[in-house]
Amino acid sequence: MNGTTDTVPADQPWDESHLSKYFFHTDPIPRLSCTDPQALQLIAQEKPVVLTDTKLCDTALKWDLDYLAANMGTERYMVFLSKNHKFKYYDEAKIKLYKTNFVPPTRRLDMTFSEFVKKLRDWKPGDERVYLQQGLNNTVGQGIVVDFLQFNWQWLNIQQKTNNWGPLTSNLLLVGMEGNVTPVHYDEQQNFFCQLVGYKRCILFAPEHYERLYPYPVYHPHDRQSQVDFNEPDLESFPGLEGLRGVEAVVGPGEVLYIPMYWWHQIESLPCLGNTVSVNFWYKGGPTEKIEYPLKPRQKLAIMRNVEKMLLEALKEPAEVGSLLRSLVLGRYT
Ligand SMILES: CC1(C)c2ccccc2-c2ccc(C[C@@H](CC(=O)O)C(=O)C(=O)O)cc21
Ligand SMILES: [Zn+2]
Repeated sequence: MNGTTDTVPADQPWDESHLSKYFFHTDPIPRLSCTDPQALQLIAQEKPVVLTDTKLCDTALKWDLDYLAANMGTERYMVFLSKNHKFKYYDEAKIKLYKTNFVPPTRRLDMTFSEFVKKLRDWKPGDERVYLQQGLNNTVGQGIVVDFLQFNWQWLNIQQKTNNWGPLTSNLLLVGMEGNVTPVHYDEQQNFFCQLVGYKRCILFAPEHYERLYPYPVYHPHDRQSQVDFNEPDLESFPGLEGLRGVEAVVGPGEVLYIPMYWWHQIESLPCLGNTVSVNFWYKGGPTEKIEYPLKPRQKLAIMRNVEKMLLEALKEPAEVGSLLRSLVLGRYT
């Protein structure tokens, strides 16, 4: 935005009124052509960038609800339901491990795409919100497969090779309601996030903000999620929030956001602009290149995760991990 004279470009159907006001400052994520050497440099440096012209998923720009309902086949797909606008991820496998009475914030229901569309279209205030999240695999219909095979795989493979990434692990198809929010978390994979239908606000924070975002313990079902509620920041419990500073962009149809591995991100389907459809491309990180000092923040994050896992393995009891770590540092590592 260049000062007050900034006019909203004609093809931009959203404005500031669609963006919740948060307590932290953000700067814009650069929006560049995928032919711009600076864009490729940002990806190589593991920094976020919005690529405006990759044509990566142009065959999927037509994936609106009717097209998907007609082509997704008759399988049942994973749908999450939430009593509020937040869809906080949790790992079911860790629930039994974590002895406290963990209350899942969302519930999962498998349903056909047509049932999902009906739920979306019949939705009224007070109903649970829905978010379909389904890996693009051999359960989807022929039409979807044909579109998928025509993605710009040549461009993707070049990125994967030049940046020494590991294999593509999955493509998630995401169909969400306007206003849905995926709260701030990080993933351990490189991510090309493609927006197909509707608009999503993507707020990102670098891995070095680890101390400001207070992730849950590794063994908690909400591993990799922040304990902080951006709608009600608790500065007493989380004083590090003071200096939190992020970057953000709103991505629209045809745009691809590179979300580097370990970067925190919160993703919001803009309110009042209709349902959203996205596809992400998750890649394993590359083999750890020669260790150079000082270590990168993401390497320290990986070390901290390993220490937590090792301690849990040794102590068996999650409740003892915190007290052992306190004994280790209090008064000794100041
Ligand atoms: C919230 C939801 C549906 C979910 C529920 C339960 C388990 C997993 C997930 C999951 C995983 C990825 C996304 C896509 C995206 C966020 C977004 O676009 O909303 C994102 O974070 C990424 O691409 O890394 C969304 C979800
Ligand atoms: Zn994510």
